[in-house]
Amino acid sequence: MVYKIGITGGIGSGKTAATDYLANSKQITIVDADIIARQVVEPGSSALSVITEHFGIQVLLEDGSLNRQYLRQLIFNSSVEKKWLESLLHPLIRQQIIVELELAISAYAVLVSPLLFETNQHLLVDRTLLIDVPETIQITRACQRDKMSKEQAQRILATQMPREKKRQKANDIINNQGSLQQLYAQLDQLHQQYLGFACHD
Ligand SMILES: Nc1ncnc2c1ncn2[C@@H]1O[C@H](COP(=O)(O)OP(=O)(O)OP(=O)(O)O)[C@@H](O)[C@H]1O
Repeated sequence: MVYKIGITGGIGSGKTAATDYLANSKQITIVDADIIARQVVEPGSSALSVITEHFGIQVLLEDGSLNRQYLRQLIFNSSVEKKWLESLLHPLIRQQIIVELELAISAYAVLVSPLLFETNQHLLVDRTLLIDVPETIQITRACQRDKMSKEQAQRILATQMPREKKRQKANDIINNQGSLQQLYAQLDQLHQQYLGFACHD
């Protein structure tokens, strides 16, 4: 079985920048929990049928796909509905993550997930890496990237595990306050370490 690294970090921390680099420069297989989370509710999926039955047809857009914004609002206003949705989706996402990690053929594989610790997905990997930046930088970068307001970014940040708790849980930490070149240099070092772990596993 391939050696597995779990990469996490809050909104705008640099997870995508890091995994794009590992995929493109080091040919590492990336399994993206966000992509899988979207795939499990695609039109025609059993999960989307169950969600539509539960919340009503208004949870769909005209083209039959999930109206994420509406659903986000529904669960934002009800912890019961949030729990219901999570208990439906998390096992499906987890199962697909396991399948994709098993199919990986690179030197080691990476699972990237904003909720790696929150959803216990860290138990699916051998080692964890936190991409860490102060919250002020997270908010600035997320706003620049998505043109979202500072308040929106702060609201998302408030739903995520506090930075300090993630720092305690992670095996490795990259400080991504500096330039992209500095991020890549830290990844180069860790990549060498991970190759070592992978071949001794
Ligand atoms: N070291 C850096 N210097 C400058 N810009 C950076 C750096 N790291 C990331 N960025 C930029 O910050 C923004 C957020 O980074 P990225 O999309 O990689 O974060 P993310 O952790 O994947 O975020 P999310 O969970 O919100 O999707 C992007 O526009 C990215 O290009």
